[in-house]
Amino acid sequence: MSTPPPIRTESLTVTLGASTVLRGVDMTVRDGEAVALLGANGSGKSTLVKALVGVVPIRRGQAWVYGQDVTTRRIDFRRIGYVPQRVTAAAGVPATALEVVTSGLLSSARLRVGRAGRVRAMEALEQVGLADRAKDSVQIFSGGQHQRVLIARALVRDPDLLVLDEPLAGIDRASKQALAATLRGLRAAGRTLLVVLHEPGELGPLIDRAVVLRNGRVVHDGAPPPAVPGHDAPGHDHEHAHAGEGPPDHHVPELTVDWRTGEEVR
Ligand SMILES: Nc1ncnc2c1ncn2[C@@H]1O[C@H](COP(=O)(O)OP(=O)(O)OP(=O)(O)O)[C@@H](O)[C@H]1O
Repeated sequence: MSTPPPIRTESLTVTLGASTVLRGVDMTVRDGEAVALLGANGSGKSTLVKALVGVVPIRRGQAWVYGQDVTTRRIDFRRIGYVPQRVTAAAGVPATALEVVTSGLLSSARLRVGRAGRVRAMEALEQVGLADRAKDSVQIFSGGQHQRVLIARALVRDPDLLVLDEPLAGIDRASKQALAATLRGLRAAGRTLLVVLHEPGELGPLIDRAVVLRNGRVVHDGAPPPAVPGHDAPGHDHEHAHAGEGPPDHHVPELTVDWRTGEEVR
């Protein structure tokens, strides 16, 4: 019997308040893939990842993480690292980067972290290039450094699947590059990545496949936008290569929608 994929959804429908935010989403993320979730503001990207980690309820359809039905709330969170959108590691609490990362090892069944845990936390900080800042208070960190601390916190359990919601948003160029290097390393080590993005930017080269949402529906599932160096640089004219110019080794449908809006390209 084949092993279940890291993520699978079938006709996934989510209603929040009065609005139906996801409308029958079918998506699979296979082992070792790096998938970008793209689409305009409000298209439902964050809601989709929140549904996958059990933060928002599923109205209709189903979602499985490593074969586990997420509605049963028995997801094995040791296998998943999730970094939500735009949160800071500090939230007014005076903690060092090492303490924040170490807290990723805590659970209701594990309230103390021993020496091995602290070593593991240092390794996770090393992975995001912040080992030298381990003892610093996160209150003095930049937005990008916060993001890296939170990614280290997600990595400390050595998850097989990492779900990142807009990891590049509002962070400085050096942090973007450090993050891209971290994610390249994880992908090379066979980890699975699902990343919500506004712009492929620095992460473009490591994306295998793009899923584009529009109004809560999948309008493209296939070739990623072509990698354009410096795409998010100020003044970039947003010219893109056309269908057929994508990476040759991906047997996936060509991108026929604008990945920023989900609208069809004519
Ligand atoms: N708790 C909520 N109650 C009602 N509507 C909500 C709630 N959370 C999100 N929405 C709505 O759902 C839609 C999708 O939001 P979501 O955050 O998933 O979009 P997104 O594609 O991630 O957007 P962005 O790129 O701006 O982060 C939006 O119209 C939003 O206003």
